[in-house]
Amino acid sequence: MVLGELGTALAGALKKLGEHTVVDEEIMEACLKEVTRALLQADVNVQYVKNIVKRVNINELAAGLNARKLLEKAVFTELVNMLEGEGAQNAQNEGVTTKREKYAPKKGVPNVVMFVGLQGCGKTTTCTKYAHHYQKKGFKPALVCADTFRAGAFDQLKQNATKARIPFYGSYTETDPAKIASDGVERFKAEKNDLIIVDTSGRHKQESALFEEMRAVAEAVNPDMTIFVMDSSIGQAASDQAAAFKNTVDVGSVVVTKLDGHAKGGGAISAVAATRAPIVFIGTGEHIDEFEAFDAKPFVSRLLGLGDWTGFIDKIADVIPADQQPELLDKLAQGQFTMRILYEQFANIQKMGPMSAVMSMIPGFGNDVMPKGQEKQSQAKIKRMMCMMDSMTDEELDTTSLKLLQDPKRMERIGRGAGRSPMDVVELIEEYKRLAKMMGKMKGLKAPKKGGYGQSQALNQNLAQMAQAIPPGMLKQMGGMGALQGMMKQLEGKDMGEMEKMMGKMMGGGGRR
Ligand SMILES: Nc1nc2c(ncn2[C@@H]2O[C@H](COP(=O)(O)OP(=O)(O)OP(=O)(O)O)[C@@H](O)[C@H]2O)c(=O)[nH]1
Repeated sequence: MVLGELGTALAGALKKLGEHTVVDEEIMEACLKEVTRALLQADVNVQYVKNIVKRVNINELAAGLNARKLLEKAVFTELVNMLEGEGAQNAQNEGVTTKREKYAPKKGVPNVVMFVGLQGCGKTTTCTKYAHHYQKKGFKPALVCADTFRAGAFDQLKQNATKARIPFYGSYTETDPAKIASDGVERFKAEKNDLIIVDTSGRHKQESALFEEMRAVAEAVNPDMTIFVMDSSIGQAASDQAAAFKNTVDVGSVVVTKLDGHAKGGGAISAVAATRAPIVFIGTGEHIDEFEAFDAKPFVSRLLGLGDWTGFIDKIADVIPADQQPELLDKLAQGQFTMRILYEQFANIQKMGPMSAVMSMIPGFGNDVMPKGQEKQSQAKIKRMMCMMDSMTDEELDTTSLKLLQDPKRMERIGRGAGRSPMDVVELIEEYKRLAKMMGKMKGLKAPKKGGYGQSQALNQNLAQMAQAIPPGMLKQMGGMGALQGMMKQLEGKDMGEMEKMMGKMMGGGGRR
């Protein structure tokens, strides 16, 4: 069962519970059984599962508490405890219970980060994903390939690095990994790169040669952080592997990969949590963007289909340059939704990475709303439309006049320029019309100026208007007005501009399905 399926199973069991007007002990027991089965199938340690069952006090139901909320809270709390390492003592009979701070590189100083792990765990892929993640945050990363064990490792790193436009260092002739590592690190320090990532060799299994090599490379480059990369498919066995690596080099962080496709994801994450080495990122696919910072609460929230607004908003803030935000806001407030804006939003959506990952952050949008299969089609459709917009003139891009856009001669020319049929242009214009209509409902939305009146007050004033702008089906899926209000709360302290863009994204999201 992949982790997404675990989430769907848990959310399904909780939803079923919510359908009963009166929940008695029998119904609750049946639901608990379903939850337990789903967790055990995902290889979650049986002790944690028992704790969840213990936490649910069926007597509280008699006090009139909402059964779904009760169980939801118990599952949420126990899963978060499990992932944050609390309760590890119970589950693994280990003595340590203090939390460790998560490592994050600091800007402006050379941070050296070494990656270790078994062969095929996804180390090289993860190095590039890690570099790309921090590149987007303004770091100047560089990659060093100190893997002299696997033929082709340097070529793979070179290929990944080139694609992501990240400088790299390696050698086809030098056989000493420690020498390559120290030469590479020195070079990038001199070139003022502030995040120097060292990829080391892997082996099929934990063996002394691998550990010796890891120690030698660590000695040569003196890393600020050593990250252990682990394939989630090994499930609970992850505990022994993480411990073995931790005992050899000073592993300070863990990245768990391939959480998109393996039955034992839950087990792997819980087992690593029990070793007290913080999970900093998770890999959720082969693509460079399929990589997420790991934080227990939002992770569990998404797993249970409760969404993660904060992650969603951060993701949007990540891709929309701050200087574009006020301008876009002004245009939307004036009702000026043009093809150019649509184009820019499509480009932003593409930068956000896989749509299913983004959608899962929206409360109520499980994996079922944007199935993996459809994602490719949606992305292809966006590309097709952007391609047609590329053959539009400035006048066409900046107009709000449908008359101008629907001029048959223009439509034919646009289609021809992009190698598409006039029908495809019609489809683009229909999509634009649909979105422009929705955006029209955002017209006049109040954006509080900094130092102006209370932000949350303004947000509440806009609530009804926003609810109107969201297609009814989508609002229901989001959890209705209550969920919108909850979102408002989370947004306090955030910029109003982000909020509006988020709404725009959601509408765009609806249009691509
Ligand atoms: N589905 C999925 N595949 C992944 C993920 N991360 C890496 N992979 C794939 O796993 C395979 C092995 O990844 P590599 O990065 O080559 O592994 P490695 O650990 O560097 O291997 P060595 O260099 O031999 O030690 C590749 O096909 C990757 O595309 C992930 O999060 N999800």
